[in-house]
Amino acid sequence: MKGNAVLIVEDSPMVLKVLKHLFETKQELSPVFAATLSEAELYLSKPDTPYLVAVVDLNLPDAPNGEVVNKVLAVNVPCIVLSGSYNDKKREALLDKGVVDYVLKESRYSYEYVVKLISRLQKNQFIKVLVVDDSKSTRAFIRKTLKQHLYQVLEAEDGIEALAMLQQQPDIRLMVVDYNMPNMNGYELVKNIRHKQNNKNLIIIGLSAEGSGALSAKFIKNGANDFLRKPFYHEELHCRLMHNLEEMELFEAVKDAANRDYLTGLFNRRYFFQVAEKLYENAVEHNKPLSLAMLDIDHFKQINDSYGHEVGDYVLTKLADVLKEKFARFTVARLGGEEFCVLLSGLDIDKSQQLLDNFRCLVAEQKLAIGGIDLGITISIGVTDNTYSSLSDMLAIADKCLYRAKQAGRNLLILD
Ligand SMILES: Nc1nc2c(ncn2[C@@H]2O[C@H](COP(=O)(O)OP(=O)(O)OP(=O)(O)O)[C@@H](O)[C@H]2O)c(=O)[nH]1
Repeated sequence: MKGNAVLIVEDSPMVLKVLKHLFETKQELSPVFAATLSEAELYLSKPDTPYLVAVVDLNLPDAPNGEVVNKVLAVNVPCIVLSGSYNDKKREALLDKGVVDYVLKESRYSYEYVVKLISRLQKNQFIKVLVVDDSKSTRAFIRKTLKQHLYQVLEAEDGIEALAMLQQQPDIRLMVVDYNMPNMNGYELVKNIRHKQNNKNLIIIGLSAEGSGALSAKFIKNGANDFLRKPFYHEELHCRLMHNLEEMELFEAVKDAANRDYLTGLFNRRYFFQVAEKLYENAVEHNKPLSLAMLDIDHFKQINDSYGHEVGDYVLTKLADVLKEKFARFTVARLGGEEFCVLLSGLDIDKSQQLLDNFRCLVAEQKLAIGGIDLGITISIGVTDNTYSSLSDMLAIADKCLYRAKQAGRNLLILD
């Protein structure tokens, strides 16, 4: 992985000002700035900083003809070129040389595009792409093109090998699939992935040397997200990949938001049941330990009444943050109001009880500082590790234990 350092080589104070401002909104990136080629060379010579990308101006005081590009590419750092003037030939030559993109310094939007592209490159490092083509040279060309944009690249010679790789590595997010292959062609492969295996969480780009529009339609009808005809220009492949990835990420963000409680970011009740049912069935089938805990803040109404709803919300989010941290391996949800639930799978009850009771003590000891007030809260917990006849039954019993903890004076854990 290349980390998050970005080298900007630019001598124009105006451009620097805009870029610095834009990078302030991207805390996950760490930019360094050089105004000349010699300054940039100093940065690039430091072996301890693997730059994610360099953004370079073609016209520098000590390098007026784009010399900086070769220096950056020579040390295997992806390069985005900023240019004051547009030239088709120069652009094509630079892209062929291996730069990620050639961006014209036109307006604020150009710089926003550069920062967006850098974020894309950062994310690409975690994206596995499987290239399926029987031609070794085509695979090599696509691999090189994808590597320029920092994707993790895997290769398969035909559909059968591709299916085996998908089985072994279910985290493959993207496939570039040729049509004409022995054993299983691209079209059969797409059909197999979409219809037989019902795998929808994968972007598939179809490829073919054959010119018929009917073939691209066939690819798309059977579930490919997009289609390219060979030979294609590398930039076209990148545009299509980026477009499809952005769409998928947006869809995943919407899906994730629908599964989470808006205030705390924990899973909501509906999604909790979806996940928990699977864990429950697995535990029952394989006789694995499973415990379920219901947690509730004591006298929470008093906090709202004394300090207001905003403080109440703050307490809920703080408690949720500690829950997320302490039970990161487990399934945690806000079931509603001041009621939380933790499903601990694979842990025997002694350990679960210990973990939960430690958490109860931690909450009781911690003071939440809000606007000068040191606010202390306690929680009550009900737990069961008996799977009974359904997950709902487990929840009802844990809830009864919680009620008993409240009756017994609160700040307690009661085990079924
Ligand atoms: N601030 C805030 N309050 C909430 C939210 N959801 C529910 N509540 C409040 O949570 C309180 C729950 O109060 P009760 O059910 O009476 O329980 P309690 O005061 O915690 O008392 P015990 O559970 O018996 O210890 C109510 O005052 C609700 O208005 C929320 O999202 N934000």
